[in-house]
Amino acid sequence: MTHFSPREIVSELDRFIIGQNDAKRAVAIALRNRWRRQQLESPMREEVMPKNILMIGPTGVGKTEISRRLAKLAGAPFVKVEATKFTEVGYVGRDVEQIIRDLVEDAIRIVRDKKREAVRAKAHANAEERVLDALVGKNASPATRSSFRQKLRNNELDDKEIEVEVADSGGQQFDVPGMPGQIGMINLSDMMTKALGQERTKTRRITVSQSYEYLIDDESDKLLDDEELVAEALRAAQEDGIVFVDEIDKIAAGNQGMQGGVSREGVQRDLLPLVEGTTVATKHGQVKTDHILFIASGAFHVSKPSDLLPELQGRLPIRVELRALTKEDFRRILTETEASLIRQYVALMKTEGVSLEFTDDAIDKLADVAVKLNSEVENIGARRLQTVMERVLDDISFNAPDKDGETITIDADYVQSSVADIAQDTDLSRFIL
Ligand SMILES: Nc1ncnc2c1ncn2[C@@H]1O[C@H](COP(=O)(O)OP(=O)(O)OP(=O)(O)O)[C@@H](O)[C@H]1O
Repeated sequence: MTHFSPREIVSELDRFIIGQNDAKRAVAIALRNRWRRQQLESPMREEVMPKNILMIGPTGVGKTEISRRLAKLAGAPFVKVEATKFTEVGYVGRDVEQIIRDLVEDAIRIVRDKKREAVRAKAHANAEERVLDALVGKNASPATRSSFRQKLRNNELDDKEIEVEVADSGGQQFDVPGMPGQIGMINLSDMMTKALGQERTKTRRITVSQSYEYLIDDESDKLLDDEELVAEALRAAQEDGIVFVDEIDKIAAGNQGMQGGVSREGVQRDLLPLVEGTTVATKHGQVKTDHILFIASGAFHVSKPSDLLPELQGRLPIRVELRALTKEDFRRILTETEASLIRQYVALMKTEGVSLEFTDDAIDKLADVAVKLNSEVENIGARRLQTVMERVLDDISFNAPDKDGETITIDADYVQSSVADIAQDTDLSRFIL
């Protein structure tokens, strides 16, 4: 849990997301409130419920991105679901509980990574022993072993192939029909393994340098206490979890009742207990959903937030509007964000020895084309930048390996010739951009 103040949280989010200050403020307060709650003593602590958020805004303007970055910043378990998924044929009411199960899986991933980090040094040492076993055999003399160890540490054996045995984490999960949830979640291969009383492993033939990745993970897992890991993950899901429910507007009334599957209002009714606070059984244990932060989101072009069930409206008390992005926003998204597409492409080309440069007017043109396509073809928000950039960089990406040592400058003319002409033709753009 982060100790950042709301102002610090907003400024962290500013590194990745342009504008949308109201939404950033709202999530910053929500996160800080969690920290505040955790400073409280019982019983007050149990009384304070999260103030869930409803984000209203067109597609591709940063709703998911803000939530995902917030979760990352807080090291919080995160899942995103589309509310409409539960209206599909074949879904039944209790399927919404899968959201919480997925949240627990994400929590396990986060806690495992953190714990692996803590035992990394020891795991690295154990991994080295296993690489040596694979190289010289378990019975080699101490002198041989030590000379190989030296070579290994000098990276002289990096490309040598060895055979290593690692735990096989693959395994199919089956939800037994009619028994969704805890009892139904059966990992068949786990059962077989347990029945046979043996650890499932597989042998892989890989280079020494690649083997470290597997062996360190494998050795770390042996050093981890599974029970402790699961307990911590359940706590994290329960106390720090963030659930992002997209397309909530599509299950609001105002959109007609049944459509092939479960009625929209039915889905709202199924979601309600999760948001109000219930206990969900997962294969790892029970999770109380009372303190999970829910962020619901939708464009609300057709329906309005007041078309949602009153109980659900009441559970989403914080409303924030995200605005459509302008050309200036697109410019800033391309140039100012930390992992901007421009930075990503420059970094990717650098791996091929190519220096990629964009002139100012090229960026202007890119933003221009994106705005034009959004207004003429379909408004997909900042996602448009991805399709446009991909097209502009297509040739360069393909030929980069032959251009080692060169500098390539992309200017407005280049953008014009690679996309703007297609953009003139709306029908063509629908397919290509
Ligand atoms: N304001 C912004 N600043 C920087 N990048 C943005 C912004 N808005 C969107 N993006 C980028 O556009 C992509 C899509 O954004 P995002 O997933 O947040 O859309 P959304 O608003 O949640 O839409 P939807 O409801 O359709 O999922 C992401 O890659 C994101 O990085």
